Amino acid sequence: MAAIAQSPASVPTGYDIPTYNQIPETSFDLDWADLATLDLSLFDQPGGKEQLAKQLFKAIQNIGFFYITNFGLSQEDVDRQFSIGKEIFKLPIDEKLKFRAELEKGGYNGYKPMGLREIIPGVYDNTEIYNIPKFIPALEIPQPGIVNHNRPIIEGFARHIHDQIASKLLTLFAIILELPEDYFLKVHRYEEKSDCHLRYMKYHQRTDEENEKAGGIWSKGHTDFGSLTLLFRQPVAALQVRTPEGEWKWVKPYPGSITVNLADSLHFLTNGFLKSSIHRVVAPPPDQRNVDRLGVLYFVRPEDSLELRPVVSEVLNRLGYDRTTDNSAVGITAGEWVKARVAKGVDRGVARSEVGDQPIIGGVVAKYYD
Ligand SMILES: O=C(O)CCC(=O)C(=O)O
Ligand SMILES: [Fe+2]
Repeated sequence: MAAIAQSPASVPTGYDIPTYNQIPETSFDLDWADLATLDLSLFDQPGGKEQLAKQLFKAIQNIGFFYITNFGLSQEDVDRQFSIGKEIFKLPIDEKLKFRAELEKGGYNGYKPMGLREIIPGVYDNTEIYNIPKFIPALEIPQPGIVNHNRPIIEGFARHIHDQIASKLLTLFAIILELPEDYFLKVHRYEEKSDCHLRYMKYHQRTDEENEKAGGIWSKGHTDFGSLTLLFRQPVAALQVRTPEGEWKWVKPYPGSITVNLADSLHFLTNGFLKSSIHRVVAPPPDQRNVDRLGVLYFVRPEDSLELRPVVSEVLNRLGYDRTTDNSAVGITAGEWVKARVAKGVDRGVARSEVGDQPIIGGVVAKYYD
């Protein structure tokens, strides 16, 4: 009987997810960043966590970016998310605007139309964003039909990222700092309110004239706000990371990988030992300029109520990261930090075109670079 009740006629149509085809990688030999790759399948093997923690410790001395592989999602799982993102952005603008994020109030879940951020005076961004918060009652928001219809797939994907990927990485950071293994997990619980979110992004292709006018910049140099950012692999080269020497290096989109970067909260919690690296998005190489660049990202952030006070760790003491700097976030919570950064409108919100130090909250600044 159940089969009859679920006859095809009762299944809403129009929200099928088409197969997603990734374009070829660039044939240009760009100045790629040299980043480590962590094989997450080692995590559950005997001694694997410790081995990964050692590798990660070495990798992050220089730059807060690395790759992970074997993270428990198939290419099909990932491509399905790219396809959902593509379908969301295909909706008519009036439909998308019904779900517009309250950026001006420091909110960002929902839709961000393109053209709100001024990149240089007179040139606005080419990026549409759709952010989905954690699937917990306190954070339910109205969503377009395509999202509601595919909710089990989207929620399953987001929860896998939290439970099977972010949790492992947060455990490795605790091991590195010689803290109890669940130290960071206790302040990144899925069921608690936090600003973690899944993001679909579409950078609209630009003409050569437009690129020239914006100095090739699609998204200015910035740091991310939370703990970790996960960038699912897509083929269009455009992301660059700033080295400690101040050079911009391209981040290569390796098949089967996720690019991970550390963000502000971990930086604050460790007095800058875990580095929230500056990165930006620029015009792709010439053989990838004629496509829109779709992104699927996951932002991991601490629970809203966590004060961003540095942890007490022998490792930080030994390495000289035991002194809280002037620009620390003592007294500021993770939730306040994100809201302040979004509302100041200097990054993903309604941004202005300043570079350099931008005061955010409680005397703490965020740095912006061209
Ligand atoms: O699109 C990318 O590769 C990076 C995006 C990014 O930096 C961000 O959304 O914070
Ligand atoms: Fe970013």
